[in-house]
Amino acid sequence: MVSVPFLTSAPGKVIIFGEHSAVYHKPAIAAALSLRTYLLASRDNGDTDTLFLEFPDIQFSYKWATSDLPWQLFGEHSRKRQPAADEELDPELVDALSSLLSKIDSPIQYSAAFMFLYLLVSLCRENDVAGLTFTVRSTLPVGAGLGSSASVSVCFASAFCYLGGHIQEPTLRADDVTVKDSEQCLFIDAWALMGEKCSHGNPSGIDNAVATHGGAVMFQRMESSVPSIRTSMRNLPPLNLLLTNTKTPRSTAALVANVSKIVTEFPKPSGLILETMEAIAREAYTLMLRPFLDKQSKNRLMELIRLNHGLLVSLGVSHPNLERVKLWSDELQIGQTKLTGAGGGGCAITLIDDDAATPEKLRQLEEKYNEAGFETFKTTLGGKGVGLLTEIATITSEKLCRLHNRDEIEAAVGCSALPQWRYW
Ligand SMILES: Nc1ncnc2c1ncn2[C@@H]1O[C@H](COP(=O)(O)OP(=O)(O)OP(=O)(O)O)[C@@H](O)[C@H]1O
Ligand SMILES: C[C@@](O)(CCO)CC(=O)[O-]
Ligand SMILES: [Mg+2]
Repeated sequence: MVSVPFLTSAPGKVIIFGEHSAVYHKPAIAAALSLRTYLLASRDNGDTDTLFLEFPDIQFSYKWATSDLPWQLFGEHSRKRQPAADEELDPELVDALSSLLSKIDSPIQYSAAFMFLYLLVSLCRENDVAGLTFTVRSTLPVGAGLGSSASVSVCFASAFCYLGGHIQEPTLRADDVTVKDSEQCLFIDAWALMGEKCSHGNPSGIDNAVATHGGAVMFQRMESSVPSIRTSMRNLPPLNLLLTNTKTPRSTAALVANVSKIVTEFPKPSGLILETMEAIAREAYTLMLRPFLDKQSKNRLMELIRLNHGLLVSLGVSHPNLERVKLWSDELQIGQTKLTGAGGGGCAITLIDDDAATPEKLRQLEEKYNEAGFETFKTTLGGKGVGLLTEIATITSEKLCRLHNRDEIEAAVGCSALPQWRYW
């Protein structure tokens, strides 16, 4: 029996090239961020017949009687296996969960609770989780293109794999170097993909892969049940990336569905757009394999950013606020900007041209963004993947819920603040 409390954590990601085309089996490049989600599993309520959820970032608290969950649907065997990449959500389980979710009106809360229940019932037995409280806090903006859904899914999948006895405690510390994926990571990643399927119908798997394994990758989804190709990019050249959140709300599910409509209705032009995106990602990959970029390569990478954004605009996934981010960085000539993640709002990245972007220009740009209500982020790329923190008797759900901002969350439970975190 696993002892509680414990925390799991997984990073968000930034897609540098290839969002949307990744869904259509084209390669994409992404890196883990230092912004992360944390999930606390604790026994903070005396009631052993109830399951409690505390998701304050989305203003959601909920509880279910443990015995109301459809535990009877799965035998021991189905609970132990690793789902294939193309496995659909189990229709019986989806149906059984719908009545437990029927009182939740907000789509944001609904999709988080659906993902939670789907993974919980798939991976745990009633006795593993009766009476537990699950609290989520994130330093990532919710629904802004930085992989918040996947980082939540990986936190759930890892916690439930651990509670259900499918994986052991990890041993790696932050500074340990790994050369090979652990079986445990592959198991978590496969289940986190099922969680992403609860959040949107057709995920490529890139977001959960980065949230599980960390680092930077070239990722390509394969046809049918063949596992995706994930090539890690260990020596990413230092890139001066500015992340800007327009704070315009959007949903990945809706954007992916809109692109799918275009791909179905205009197969020829959209096919050519996706092929061009592939060519861009492949050339960027070759350039980014070098640990340092000379001026010419850096300029080329910036041009590829510009081209990739234009193609995403043509697929209809930009937004006037993302265009404002781009327009203002173009006017000041400080680098090249593209949307990142599903688009439709959320975040953009600007690859800064270090020669052109004087401190004064950067200050002017930040001022414009602030006036528009946009938020800029400083974050590092290529951090650790999914982790576990045990022996945390002083961290309670109530304390975690009371933390006000990113800095407080990082200081209280953060992977960068606490060397005791271990990684799968
Ligand atoms: N801190 C959080 N607490 C609870 N649920 C969250 C949290 N962060 C994200 N979610 C869930 O993930 C959903 C957002 O997922 P969505 O895929 O739309 O955006 P994203 O993952 O941030 O962006 P992208 O998929 O483009 O990278 C929310 O609606 C919510 O259900
Ligand atoms: C838009 C998309 O390509 C990236 C979302 O972060 C969707 C996916 O790959 O699952
Ligand atoms: Mg998402």
